[in-house]
Amino acid sequence: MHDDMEKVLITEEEIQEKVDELGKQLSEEYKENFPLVVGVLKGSLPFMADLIKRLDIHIEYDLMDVSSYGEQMVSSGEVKIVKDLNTSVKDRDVVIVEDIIDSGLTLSYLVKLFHHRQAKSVKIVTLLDKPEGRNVDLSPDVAGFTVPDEFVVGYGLDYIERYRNLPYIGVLKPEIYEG
Ligand SMILES: O=P(O)(O)OC[C@H]1O[C@H](OP(=O)(O)OP(=O)(O)O)[C@H](O)[C@@H]1O
Ligand code: HPA
Ligand SMILES: [Mg+2]
Repeated sequence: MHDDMEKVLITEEEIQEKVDELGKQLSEEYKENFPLVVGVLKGSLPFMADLIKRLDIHIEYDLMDVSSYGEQMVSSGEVKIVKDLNTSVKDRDVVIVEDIIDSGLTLSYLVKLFHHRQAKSVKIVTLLDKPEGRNVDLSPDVAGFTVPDEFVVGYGLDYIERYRNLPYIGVLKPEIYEG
């Protein structure tokens, strides 16, 4: 475990087992649809990379970069598109892949945007769900784990851009935030 970490909430093995299970579930659900799988940068990158390798069906994938936290630990409330998709979502079955749903603002923005762009269907797959963080009414269609109302890092999730590369999810020691 990294020195800055207070505790590990979800181990690498638990994540990989869950990704396997979600991959099987989505492969079954979307085998006839040629879905467009949309990874939301930067946080979803490790989950997205692992998940798409577990889909044994035809898919197309694309990436979108949106940001609402900047360097803060609470959402700014404003979702910014840093990089848009290169692919049209019109008439497509879209699967949005996220690392976490916290306030729900990022996902509610993206779901509305893709409906506005006339996607045929939009589903949300998130590795982590933090229901106590919610500011808007939104639930994922598929969630890997529920996490408590704590700031978590690792496996794509950052604190001031650090810790995204860790293969597990954990909580930092309080002095890391204070210092
Ligand atoms: O439900 P919400 O409160 O909107 O929070 C979830 C979003 O916030 C984080 O992204 P962030 O904006 O920090 O960008 P990043 O992925 O580049 O770290 C995370 O990766 C989700 O996309
Ligand atoms: O708990 C979190 N950790 C890291 N990034 C986040 N973005 C929303 N919630 C979180
Ligand atoms: Mg972030």
